Amino acid sequence: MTEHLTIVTHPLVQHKLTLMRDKKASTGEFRRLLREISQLLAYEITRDLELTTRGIETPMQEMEAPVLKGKKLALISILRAGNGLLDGVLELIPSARVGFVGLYRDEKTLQPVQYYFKVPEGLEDRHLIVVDPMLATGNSSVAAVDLLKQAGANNISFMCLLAAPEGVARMKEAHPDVPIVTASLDERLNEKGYILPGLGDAGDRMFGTK
Ligand SMILES: O=P(O)(O)OC[C@H]1O[C@H](OP(=O)(O)OP(=O)(O)O)[C@H](O)[C@@H]1O
Ligand SMILES: O=c1cc[nH]c(=O)[nH]1
Ligand SMILES: [Mg+2]
Repeated sequence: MTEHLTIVTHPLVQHKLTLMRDKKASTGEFRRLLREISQLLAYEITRDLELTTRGIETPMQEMEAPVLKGKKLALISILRAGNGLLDGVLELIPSARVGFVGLYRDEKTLQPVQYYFKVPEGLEDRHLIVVDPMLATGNSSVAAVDLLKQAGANNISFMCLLAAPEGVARMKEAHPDVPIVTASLDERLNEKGYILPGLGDAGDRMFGTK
């Protein structure tokens, strides 16, 4: 993937995203749609995975058929909302290792507060796909990528549902080597750091906590 930002404009993604943005969507609908979109975003973020071939026999003849090269993948969820993307991607890549970075945004300072960090061993040899539905100021995702790089990672992609221009710029400045895949580049942040038009607080909508 050479582009720093890829917006997945596929009609199914855009339709489902609109249903999610609607404040009338129930917690259950929101969660189901996020899971469905996560698989469509995964299709895009994994398009450069390396292939090799394996000899198999179809009912008709032998062939050398493509299979994933098996370069080690790890999915990293930024808690809590990242888990809404994680499950769907894991269904597509069931053998992936999984790590968690626990961060919440201080409502006043908009700075991330870390409360958890648990990742698979050997990060230096893995391709990491970091998932979090919201890239707002970018403070959380930049902090998560900082922590992962400090732990040895050097091959990281970032998947989100919505990105604000401010967050994309911040990530590009801090981590120009980390490509971003998103369903939408929204307009801007409001004075409280929420994405506009956005969809509100992803974690609260997904888990019904507000
Ligand atoms: O780009 P930023 O300005 O840092 O904002 C984005 C972060 O905010 C949300 O998490 P939140 O702090 O609400 O935690 P939660 O997932 O537990 O709800 C979201 O899931 C991101 O992690
Ligand atoms: O709009 C926003 C910004 C940060 N986190 C969210 O969940 N939503
Ligand atoms: Mg939240």
